[in-house]
Amino acid sequence: MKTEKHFITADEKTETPVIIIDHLYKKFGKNVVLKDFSLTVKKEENVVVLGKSGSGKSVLIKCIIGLLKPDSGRIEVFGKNTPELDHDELDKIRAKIGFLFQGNALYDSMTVRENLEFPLRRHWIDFSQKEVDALVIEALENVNLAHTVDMMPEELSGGMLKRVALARTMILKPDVILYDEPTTGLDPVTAREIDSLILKLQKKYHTSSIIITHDMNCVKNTADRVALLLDGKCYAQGKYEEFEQSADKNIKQFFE
Ligand SMILES: Nc1ncnc2c1ncn2[C@@H]1O[C@H](COP(=O)(O)OP(=O)(O)OP(=O)(O)O)[C@@H](O)[C@H]1O
Repeated sequence: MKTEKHFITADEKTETPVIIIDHLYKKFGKNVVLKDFSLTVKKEENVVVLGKSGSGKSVLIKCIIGLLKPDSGRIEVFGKNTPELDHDELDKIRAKIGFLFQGNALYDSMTVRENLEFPLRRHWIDFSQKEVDALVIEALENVNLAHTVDMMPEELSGGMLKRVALARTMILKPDVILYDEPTTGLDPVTAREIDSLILKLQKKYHTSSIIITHDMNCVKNTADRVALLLDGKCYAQGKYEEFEQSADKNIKQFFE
């Protein structure tokens, strides 16, 4: 396992980084949430960010997609420092980043089809109706829910809603997906289905992901690498097995 003291090994440097978070600081008043946080996510890699409630995981994600401006530090996504980008440039980057919200963020008054069409229209990409229809069906087939295309969200179970939300996240075939607690509130069987979908989509579309979760089964199933956010820093990072076997008390508490 690596600590922040020896972050990037020679071996890692040879692989393409998609996201580089470098010495990031973010505070709200006197509350310093991110304090010299650094993390790199490589192509086709799933990195799980573990951290206690209130440790700053959501703040980190919001900084990555430009919803919050860090006080200092760099966040390079596809080679661009996102905190420095103007609105239009940020919008272009965001079109390549999918975000799966914890609460799914589907529109209750829209059908599944309309919910899935939404990102296609929002990012001002000129698709014909035929292309839109094909993308909607492809996205739903990826999550085995093509039959729900004309249903309303209220007709779907919690697990189905999560899968529809994932289909919507994937519809623009993003290079990066940020998952905020993807399995929280789901029963164990449905949660494991979501884990499998995360892996399936990673392989099919070669996506890189940051996954925020407290669900250690989700960590075990999806993480290529785990990073622990503690006291505003990347306290430790390594393979799931290294975390599981660690004697460090700050790490052990996630397995109790
Ligand atoms: N917009 C904001 N203004 C002021 N403080 C904020 C804001 N957003 C987050 N914070 C503070 O930043 C800290 C980290 O919050 P954050 O939501 O990132 O935690 P988290 O690790 O995602 O927690 P959880 O696992 O409970 O979702 C908290 O102390 C929170 O109060």
